[in-house]
Amino acid sequence: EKVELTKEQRALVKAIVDAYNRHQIPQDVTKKLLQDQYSAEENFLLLTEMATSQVQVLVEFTKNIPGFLSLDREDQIALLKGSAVEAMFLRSAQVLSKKMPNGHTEVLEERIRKSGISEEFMTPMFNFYKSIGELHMVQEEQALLTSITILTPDRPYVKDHQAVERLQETMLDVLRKLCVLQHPQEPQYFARLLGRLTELRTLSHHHAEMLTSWRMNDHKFTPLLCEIWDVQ
Ligand SMILES: CC(C)c1onc(-c2c(Cl)cccc2Cl)c1COc1ccc2c(ccn2Cc2cccc(C(=O)O)c2)c1
Repeated sequence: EKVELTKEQRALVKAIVDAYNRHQIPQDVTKKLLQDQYSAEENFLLLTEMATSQVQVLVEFTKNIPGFLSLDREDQIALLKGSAVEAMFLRSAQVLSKKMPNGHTEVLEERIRKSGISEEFMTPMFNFYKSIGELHMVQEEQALLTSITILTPDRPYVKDHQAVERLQETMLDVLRKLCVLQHPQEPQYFARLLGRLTELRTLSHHHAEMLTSWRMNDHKFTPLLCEIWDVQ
């Protein structure tokens, strides 16, 4: 039967894509990627600044997900804390694979490779970046996949599981239809997208160990990152 989005679903996609495009890391932050020198210390500081900026962008985007602000306040915090790393891996993958302007991508990749992350985490991280790049997601799919990641009901400390599940299911229904419309020759495309969410969980576990090893080498994070990642 013919797959098409309802009026409500089209409005939902528009709201999410507008929010996704409106919230980008400011140019002055990304511009720094090209300027400063290349020591592991300098790279860590730059990435810390970008991560902090990315969290601020993420909070603004999340507030614009239809229905999010109607959730229980404490659940909103639990969802943000529980999904921040995954949303940032997704965002960094989307940014790195879409080839940022004037060589940012190579520089950014280089700085991540030389920021004190051990090889055992570097390989899965860049495999993930490659697998996201191969999907050639359109912005609707990127924005919806990020919303679905944020609206994961089984994060720690979420009380009203059902309310989050209802919101996530609404997003999943729209994404499934969009995938059929956008990739008619690839019936498995939607399943492939969801497979990336599983990979994100693994990366999130690796990230906890990355944080520990940075902290053991006496690296400092910003107050916002300490709060969202429960460190220090
Ligand atoms: C604290 C810091 C060292 C850190 O800890 N874990 C990670 C970390 C790492 Cl090392 C990888 C993935 C996720 C995290 Cl949290 C990081 C570095 O975090 C980031 C955060 C965002 C990143 C990057 C790289 C790219 N982006 C996204 C990006 C870049 C430029 C523009 C825009 C935009 O939205 O316009 C977005 C790194």
